[in-house]
Amino acid sequence: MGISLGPNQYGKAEVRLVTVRRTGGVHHLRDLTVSSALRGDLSATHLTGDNSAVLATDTQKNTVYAFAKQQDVGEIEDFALRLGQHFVGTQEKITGARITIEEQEWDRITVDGAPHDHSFSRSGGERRTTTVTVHADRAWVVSGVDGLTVLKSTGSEFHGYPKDEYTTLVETDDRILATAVTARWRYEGFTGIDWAKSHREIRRTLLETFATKHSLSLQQTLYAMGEAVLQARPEVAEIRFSLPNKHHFLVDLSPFGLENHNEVFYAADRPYGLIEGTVVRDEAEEPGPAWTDAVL
Ligand SMILES: O=c1[nH]c(=O)c2[nH]c(=O)[nH]c2[nH]1
Repeated sequence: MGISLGPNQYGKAEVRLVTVRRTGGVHHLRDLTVSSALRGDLSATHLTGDNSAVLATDTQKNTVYAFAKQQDVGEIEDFALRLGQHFVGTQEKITGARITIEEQEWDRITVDGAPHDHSFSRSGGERRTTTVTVHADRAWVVSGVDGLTVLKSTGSEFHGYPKDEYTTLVETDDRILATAVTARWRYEGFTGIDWAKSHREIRRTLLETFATKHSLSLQQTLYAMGEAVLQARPEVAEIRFSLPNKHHFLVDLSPFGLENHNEVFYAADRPYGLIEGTVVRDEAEEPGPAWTDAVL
């Protein structure tokens, strides 16, 4: 009976990093969660416990903090590239690194109409994300958003679906459509891209398309958002979505002798429809490992 070690990686997950940069009396806050995963010839530690190739996950964590001190973190994509290239470049047996970073935004608190120098409030549940995979001198960048929660109170219909003996859903030509967008897009190349602008413009395109596309299904809205991003952003090869359909059900007010003209809803939190899909540019280059192994 032959048994052997299959694919493996190891690293430190979810290193919580907060930095404060000062320009005069004004503080600038960054709030990141950084995960590293290293790959290479790690058979010795698995088979015999020989750790000579194992850069400790504790050291990986320390590297995140030291790098944050030595150079301004900058865009999360650049920080992830620096970390990944460092691990691959300095550890002989480490041939690949995957760095995932989530960024939580903080808003400056307004006091007497003016932005405060050093006090912040957490802005919503939305996070900006990136996963950078480094292999030798190549790199693949997949960035995205998590928890971009949106709702439109009209401009959404759902009808024409099959009816069988278990169907109770009533067709509608006017409903609330709500979702929390998780999107991941992969970039062509990893140099010369303005990460901040790309993220800002993709986010804007997602929101504008959600708002303006008259929806006959969340699936149609998914495709429209992906198509709009690919049309607007040549640096993006492909975009993947996971969209929970946050159902808003009309409350039956007839027991109280009241009519409900799309005014009173019950916002159900589960179960939810889960609509997932990818929109791809036909001529896009082949996806790298950052995409094919990616977890959404
Ligand atoms: O946009 C929708 N897509 C579905 O597939 C679906 N299924 C469902 O019950 N409601 C909806 N809405």
